[in-house]
Amino acid sequence: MSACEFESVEKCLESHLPEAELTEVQRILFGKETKKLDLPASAVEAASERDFELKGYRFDAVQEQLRPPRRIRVGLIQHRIVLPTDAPILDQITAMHNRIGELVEVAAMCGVNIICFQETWTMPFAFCTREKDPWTEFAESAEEGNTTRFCQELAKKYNMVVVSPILEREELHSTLWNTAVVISNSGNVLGKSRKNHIPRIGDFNESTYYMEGDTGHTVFQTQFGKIAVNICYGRHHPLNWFMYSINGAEIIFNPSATVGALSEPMWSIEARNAAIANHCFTCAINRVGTEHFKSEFTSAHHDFGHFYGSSYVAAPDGSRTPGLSRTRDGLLVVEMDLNLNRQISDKWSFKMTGRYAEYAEELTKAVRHDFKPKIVKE
Ligand SMILES: NC(=O)NCCC(=O)O
Repeated sequence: MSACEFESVEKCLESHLPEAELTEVQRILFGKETKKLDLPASAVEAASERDFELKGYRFDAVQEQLRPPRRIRVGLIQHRIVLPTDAPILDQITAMHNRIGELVEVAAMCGVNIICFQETWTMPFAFCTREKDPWTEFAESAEEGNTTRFCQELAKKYNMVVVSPILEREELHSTLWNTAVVISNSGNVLGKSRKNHIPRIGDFNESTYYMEGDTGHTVFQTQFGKIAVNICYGRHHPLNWFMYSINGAEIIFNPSATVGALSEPMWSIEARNAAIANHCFTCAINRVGTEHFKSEFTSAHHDFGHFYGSSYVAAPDGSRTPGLSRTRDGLLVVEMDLNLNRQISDKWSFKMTGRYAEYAEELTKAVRHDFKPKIVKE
């Protein structure tokens, strides 16, 4: 990774703006201020020793008369690969498990209830190469694989729901998928959500490796709230977020792998807009660093460019946390009162005022080959 990568917009604003102007700029850019969360000193110390960024924020809701608050904590983890991409596969996976183990332990110290890792977190993002060998060897069973077993142990030990996005191998049908495994805090596999939109852009040659998901827009009822997983490229599709919301998602995670030159101006907008439009919380997670590959890709590169991290959480009222850095491993701990979803829904009523039957009728016509756009001409 380049030593001079820009660290973050937030840091830059803090360093260069006078205090009064900074407050105003932050209000306009990020919405209602998210309060800093007091995290235990032991956690702060452990994060510093283990060389990762630790940040904590809180979204409050109004105290209601009839419902108690529903405060929970989510943890988002972003990280670089630990070993070079040509190290033995098992060593790479084991090193990544160890690294995540260190971060999850700190998340537990911070009282995190639901944790989500980045897209295909056990491996380099090797889909740029178009080589099958050795990358498909990273694929594992969602139910029985070593990574799921590892996450089950974490879930039980820390009483935490774990969302673990991996490259899935389904032996029965000889199929690979890009899948988020959802593990309950009991340690049981609650289910899985497969990436349902595959990118066809730049070096994101993912259709070479796995199929478009077949799990629809599943929502998982956990002890801490109803969650869903919209993997990476799915965040560009407003209807994808919407369908998870229609099925009742209160928090939608978006584990991603994306690079600066391609998507960075869109990053801070898409998940945030989804939180606003769907009266829910959204959690955008991106990996960090530059990953080098031995063989040149068809685009004549040996790396993808810089994965810019910047993981953040957005709330239904349009506010958002600052992001983690663009360059470092990090854990973002966010406390949220899920009552905010209904409070904002009652205030703005986007979901109530949507004309779904009308859209459905028009869409049904629009997807037909004999569709004629409804345009009035003079
Ligand atoms: N992993 C992935 O789907 N990346 C595609 C690029 C993007 O959506 O920014």
